[in-house]
Amino acid sequence: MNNQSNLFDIGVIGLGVMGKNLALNIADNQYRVAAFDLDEIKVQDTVNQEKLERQQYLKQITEPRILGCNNLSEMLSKLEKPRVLLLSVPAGAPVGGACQSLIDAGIESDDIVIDTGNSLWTDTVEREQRYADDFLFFSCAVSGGEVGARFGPSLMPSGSLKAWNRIEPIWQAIAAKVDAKTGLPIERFEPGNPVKEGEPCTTYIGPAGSGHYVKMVHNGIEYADMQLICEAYQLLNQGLGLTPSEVADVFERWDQGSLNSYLMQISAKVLKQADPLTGAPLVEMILDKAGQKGTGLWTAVSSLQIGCPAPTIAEAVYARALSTQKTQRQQLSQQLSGPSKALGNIDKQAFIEQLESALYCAKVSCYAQGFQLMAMQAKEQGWQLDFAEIAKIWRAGCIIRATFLQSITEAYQQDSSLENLLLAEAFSKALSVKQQDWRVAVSTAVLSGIPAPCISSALAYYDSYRCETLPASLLQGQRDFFGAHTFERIDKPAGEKFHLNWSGDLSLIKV
Ligand SMILES: NC(=O)C1=CN([C@@H]2O[C@H](COP(=O)(O)OP(=O)(O)OC[C@H]3O[C@@H](n4cnc5c(N)ncnc54)[C@H](OP(=O)(O)O)[C@@H]3O)[C@@H](O)[C@H]2O)C=CC1
Ligand SMILES: O=C(CO)[C@H](O)[C@H](O)COP(=O)(O)O
Repeated sequence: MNNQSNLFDIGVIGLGVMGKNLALNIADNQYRVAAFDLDEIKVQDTVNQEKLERQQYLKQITEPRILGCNNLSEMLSKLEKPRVLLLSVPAGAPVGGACQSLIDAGIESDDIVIDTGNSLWTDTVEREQRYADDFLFFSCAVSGGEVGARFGPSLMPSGSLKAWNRIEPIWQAIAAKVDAKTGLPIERFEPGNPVKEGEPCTTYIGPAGSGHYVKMVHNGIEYADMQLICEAYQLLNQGLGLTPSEVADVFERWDQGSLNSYLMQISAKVLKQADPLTGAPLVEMILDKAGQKGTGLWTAVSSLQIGCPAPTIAEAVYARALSTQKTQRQQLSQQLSGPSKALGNIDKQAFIEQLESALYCAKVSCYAQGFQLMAMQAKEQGWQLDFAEIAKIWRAGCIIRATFLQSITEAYQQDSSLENLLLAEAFSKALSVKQQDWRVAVSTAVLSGIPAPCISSALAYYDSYRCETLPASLLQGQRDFFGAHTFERIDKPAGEKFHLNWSGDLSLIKV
């Protein structure tokens, strides 16, 4: 890398929101980039942007750092061998399409192709095998959106260690950075002047598919975290009658404390924004139908398949789905009865503080769900995931970045085999102090008719884990009654199965 020849260090394929910005980030870190997109306007746009930034910020550099290519054969001819190619195309069929085009263009078996999109992790496992004779298929999930890609994303690489050893220096250079002492992001959004100091937010995650799985769960947590903030907004707005701008003020205050996060900050910015067309708060003009591209759904599906409770993540996916049924909601809002939604004569300041505690507790609960899910899948797949390292690389660059992740890092550094974050003393103590406020927030939402599916499902998760005895004993009785499905007894060794002769003499049979 950083070669002395006229050849380029890395090829970037797909120059949309992420690819263009990753290419500019790589160029800022002194690697020379060959760039290609099916859309030649995007190639030209990337080349022009590099030129503009170079002329504005890096006057001493005269040679273009990004070369626009007309096709993949041209790109391959311009790259140092063995070649490194970064794919930033939409997940699904386009990844396979780009890989096949690279084979057709003459890619060689020791070249490396890195899928940086939000691919389904099982597709990644399958692709590594499928292309084994054609090239080294590697994957690196990326989080951080447009700005992260440009100035430092969180990177979750997985697959062949040979490929990782080759690309690691580039990845460390382009990743977001964290101050090792404080755990806080070191941010600078200046073209030509990337952050070089601090700990890079990238670590080798494990075998093929593991990085995409970890990114998928990151997105599941992202869905839940976003929905929690939205529920707090509805409670403050419809419940307490605060304007969007007043809610933004509350969020800005919360951002100074344990709820500090990028999502809290951008939510305050969205709520403060006026609509350029009408002057009304923009949030009141945006249609309340949420989109989704699939990663939250995959997380919920995976949790169901593996039997790991992640109800708050699943509720966040359902909340988006329900939001899209606007016509039904309009009809039922006239038809179904319930309270008025206004919280009436309550101590507003006290409620805001209770809600802050509730949000903190619900957030711990949904991170506990996400980390437990990764742990269960890792066990199933034989991956050795390092959860302290995973929490570390989420402290900056990614969408769920928050100071809170420093506490998660410390919890896993103290006990790397922690089965559930709720067991970590720092969190269990904080939850014990705040849980009563959480209950007030949930019951207030329920009694006022304001839906808070994630805040309340997170509490049910917490309370379920607090229950030494659950009514699953009755459930086992029901199953045995109608289907002779058998049950274990509390006074007999695990694994011994019994059936009661419900339709006959009610005798107990050891099966
Ligand atoms: N946007 C975001 O915030 C984030 C996105 N991601 C993931 O990163 C990936 C890229 O996302 P994003 O940049 O937003 O997507 P975009 O749609 O903005 O860009 C993808 C680009 O790839 C091009 N493309 C598609 N197929 C090929 C091909 N065979 N050869 C060359 N170019 C091709 C598309 O061209 P055309 O439009 O002409 O088809 C398009 O310009 C996705 O998997 C996404 O889920 C990950 C993290 C954050
Ligand atoms: O991966 C991301 C951030 O981490 C993307 O922003 C993701 O595409 C957002 O997902 P959705 O469109 O489903 O909200």
